[in-house]
Amino acid sequence: MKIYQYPSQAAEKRFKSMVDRGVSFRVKDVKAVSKILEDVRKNGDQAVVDYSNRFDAGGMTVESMRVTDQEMQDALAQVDPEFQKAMERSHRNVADFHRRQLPKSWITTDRPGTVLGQMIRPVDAAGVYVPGGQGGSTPLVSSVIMGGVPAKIAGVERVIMVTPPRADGTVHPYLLAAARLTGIDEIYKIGSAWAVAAMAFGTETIKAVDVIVGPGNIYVTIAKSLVAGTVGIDMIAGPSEVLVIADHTADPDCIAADLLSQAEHDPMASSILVTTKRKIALNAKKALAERVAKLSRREIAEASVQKNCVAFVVEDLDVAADLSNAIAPEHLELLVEDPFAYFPKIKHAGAMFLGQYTPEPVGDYVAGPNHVLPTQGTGRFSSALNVDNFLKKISLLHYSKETFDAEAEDIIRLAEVEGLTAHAESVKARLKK
Ligand SMILES: NC(=O)c1ccc[n+]([C@@H]2O[C@H](COP(=O)([O-])OP(=O)(O)OC[C@H]3O[C@@H](n4cnc5c(N)ncnc54)[C@H](O)[C@@H]3O)[C@@H](O)[C@H]2O)c1
Ligand SMILES: N[C@H](CO)Cc1c[nH]c[nH+]1
Ligand SMILES: [Zn+2]
Repeated sequence: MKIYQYPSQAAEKRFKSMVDRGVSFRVKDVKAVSKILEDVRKNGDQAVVDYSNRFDAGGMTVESMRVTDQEMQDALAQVDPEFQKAMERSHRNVADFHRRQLPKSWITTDRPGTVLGQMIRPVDAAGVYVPGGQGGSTPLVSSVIMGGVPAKIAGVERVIMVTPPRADGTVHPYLLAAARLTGIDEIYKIGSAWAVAAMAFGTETIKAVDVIVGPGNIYVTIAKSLVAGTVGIDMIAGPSEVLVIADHTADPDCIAADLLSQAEHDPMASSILVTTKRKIALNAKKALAERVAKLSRREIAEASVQKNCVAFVVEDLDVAADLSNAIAPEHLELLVEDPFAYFPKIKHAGAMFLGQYTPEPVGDYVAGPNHVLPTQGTGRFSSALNVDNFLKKISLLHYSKETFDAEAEDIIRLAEVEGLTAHAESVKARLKK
């Protein structure tokens, strides 16, 4: 972790490189993914199976793509009761939180002679992508809950899940148990761009969905961005990020632990410390070196720390808020004396974690808010995965004859200025009646 005094020329140069905008993909990857999408669109199930057999476990057939009831029963029999209990707490809290997000339909008759409103309706079908997790060794159980729960709370009737098979062709039993708990209706043992294509375009076996959510690797992310428009997507999610704002009250060892909690996700993950005390940065750096050596995903975390872990020592907490707002981090931890007095200064972040006992993993697993969050500065304009991703607002309009007559001239004038005489005629035709 490199420590910078901010402001300084070196710090500003480094900071600028961190807030440079733009999500970019390599042309070579975009071409490869486009080819996969076209292939699945044209050849359906067979293309999905062929790609799956080429890249993942072999031996998949069209008939074996879908997880059967027997496979589900076998998986449930392997679930540790303590794990089940933890998952149930997570599910309960995530469901409670997302239930509060539900918007209400509304109708108004305030303007005489009109009935106007907005009717909220869920999409018919949604697809949740669950990453393979290093060939199944790190099953992202929490991502099943985070993707599936808001869809079900929104009222989506058909929620499907896709995830790459492990080397033996199966799905990790804990992912299946999480899918059962979440109420997922269909599960397919397929991943990557071909799974996204199957969900977007539909195949004989996998009926198309309307919205696709969930994180994945670069091929999944490119595929989602290419099918956006054909279907709704939640976001283009990049590598994990955490920014910790720490004052004199923060514990450097906890800071180091929190920075590493995101660094272990991805070699490209970024972990940033902004502190008012140089000593805190120095001690956090020392703790980081000790802690990283003990991690199970040490190589990933080390690569991330090497490339994307920095500390800025600032004059006061106002400067810290300015830096954080410019970055709009996915996760923002406020390890300051009075986080409740401080948080109103924050304008942009995916999620804010307030105080010593709310480290980022609390939000990854049990608190309730969604852990699929905007990255790469997109928190400036977008939000966590939520029930709105699965809902549409249908406008409702009704005019009485009197109100129609009273406003007709204005409609005709506006239509004629736009050169749209058929629009004007549609109004004039009724004026005569
Ligand atoms: N932002 C978030 O909320 C969040 C959360 C969890 C994970 N993630 C990210 O999701 C990703 C998960 O990756 P993963 O590997 O665990 O699972 P994944 O399912 O996203 O990727 C594995 C799939 O990609 C396929 N693949 C491999 N090489 C390919 C190629 N050349 N062309 C096409 N497909 C190919 C594999 O065959 C497999 O099907 C990581 O980058 C992680 O950082 C993000
Ligand atoms: N922190 C990740 C999102 O950036 C989500 C996750 C899943 N499991 C653990 N963490
Ligand atoms: Zn995490």
